[in-house]
Amino acid sequence: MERSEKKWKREETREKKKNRKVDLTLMVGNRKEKEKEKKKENENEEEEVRVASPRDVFGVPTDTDSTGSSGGVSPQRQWRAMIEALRIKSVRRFSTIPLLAASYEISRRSLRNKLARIRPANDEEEEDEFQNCAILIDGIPTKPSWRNFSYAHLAAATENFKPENMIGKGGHAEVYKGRLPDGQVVAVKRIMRNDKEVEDRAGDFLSELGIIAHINHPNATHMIGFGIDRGLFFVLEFAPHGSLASLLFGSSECLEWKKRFKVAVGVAKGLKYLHHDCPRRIIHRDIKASNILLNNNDEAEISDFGLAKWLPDKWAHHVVYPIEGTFGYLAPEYFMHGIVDEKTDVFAFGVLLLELITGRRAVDSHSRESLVIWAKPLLDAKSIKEMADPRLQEKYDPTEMKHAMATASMCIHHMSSKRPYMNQVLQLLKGEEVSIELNQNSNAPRSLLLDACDLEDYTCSNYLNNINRHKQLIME
Ligand SMILES: Nc1ncnc2c1ncn2[C@@H]1O[C@H](COP(=O)(O)OP(=O)(O)OP(=O)(O)O)[C@@H](O)[C@H]1O
Repeated sequence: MERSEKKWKREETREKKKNRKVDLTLMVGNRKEKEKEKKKENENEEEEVRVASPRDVFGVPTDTDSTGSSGGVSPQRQWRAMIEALRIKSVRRFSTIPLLAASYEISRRSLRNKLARIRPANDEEEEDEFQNCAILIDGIPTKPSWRNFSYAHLAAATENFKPENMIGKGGHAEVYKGRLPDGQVVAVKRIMRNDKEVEDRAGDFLSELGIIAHINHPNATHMIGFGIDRGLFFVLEFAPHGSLASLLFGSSECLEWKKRFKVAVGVAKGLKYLHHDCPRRIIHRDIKASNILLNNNDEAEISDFGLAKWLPDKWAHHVVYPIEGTFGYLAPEYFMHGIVDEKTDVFAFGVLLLELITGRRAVDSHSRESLVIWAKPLLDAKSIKEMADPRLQEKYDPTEMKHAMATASMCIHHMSSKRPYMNQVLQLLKGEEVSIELNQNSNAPRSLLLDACDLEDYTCSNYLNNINRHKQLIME
């Protein structure tokens, strides 16, 4: 125990030293320039990020609103501030990982290239020119499809953000149903002002934009465009059935088992894509029922990439602080030590499976009891009848239910190395056998920190103590 703690400390110190080096190499070159810019920006500091268009910086034609207003602040400066914010934010976000500089540069360059070729909304005369202009995403020529919406267009689509059109609200955003002039129904996600600095908000926005734009899978949300004029907006494909949380917990109708199992398989496919098949490995970090949307065909779509992180192949994990996410879905190594890798999402997926099986929330709203704690003994005893949602009235396929329970049980294992990867989860849901012993990513070196976590005498009961301790901290 003592030895493993020493190992962690040694590794943490080593990582901190490396990060300091990375930060310095990135910062020093531009320090003087940045100081000058900062001075100028402070003179014009605004509460809201108002950006007219990227034309001047990136040579993209403008889609101005009827007022053409940019709040009197030069669009060049605003764009520079946003890109700069992304840079600073990226350094901060990924600063615990040595390869940061390279990966950050790649994402920033590709984001800038993508932004430079965005098709302006409603700008039909420009259409031909943009149709001929292919962008390279990971070396593959791709037809640009995002649209840059002006505030006027978004206000028109949502009837001036009419309260009746609000379809959802999370911790960071309000989401409105809207209709574009061509009749397409969309979801407009408006990032709310919160206690964050304006440049942090812009950095978070660009980070989320960079990740959503990278993703292309039927089980992940699809972005139509964005808005950076008088606020920060994502324009997303509208999911007509809303979130899994509203269907499972907020409706008097019982969500039938067939649909629940389809959602489970859909989310598993989406996560497998993010972890294994996407050009870059992405960890979502906030898998939960309110972030799973259901489209026209009741197909699940993973949404809300606000906390998502890139994880380069050669890195075993990130160590992050502060711990963000949703209580009830957090893996023990994450909430205890800030360790983030694929298994963080696998744990959250296990909790989501438990919600689908039982119809109970990850944390009971009255007793505040954790679903994981409630379910563990029943999973061990394989008590299907006691676990299954009573509202289903035993109308479920017993084989699927058995596979779902077995999969959930493995996903919520307190030791991350004993949890399956998402490609194995898909096999488990089909009832196939999977070997979980020493389950680790063969490309990434296993880190001392994770080894130490697993070496720790981490029994199920001290896991339960930890989760309870965490619960108390949250509720204090
Ligand atoms: N494309 C969409 N179609 C339909 N409804 C949506 C869509 N996107 C979001 N919503 C609704 O809005 C809610 C809030 O959205 P979202 O989770 O993206 O906001 P957030 O502030 O980032 O949330 P969080 O608190 O998890 O950070 C969702 O739970 C869902 O009900």
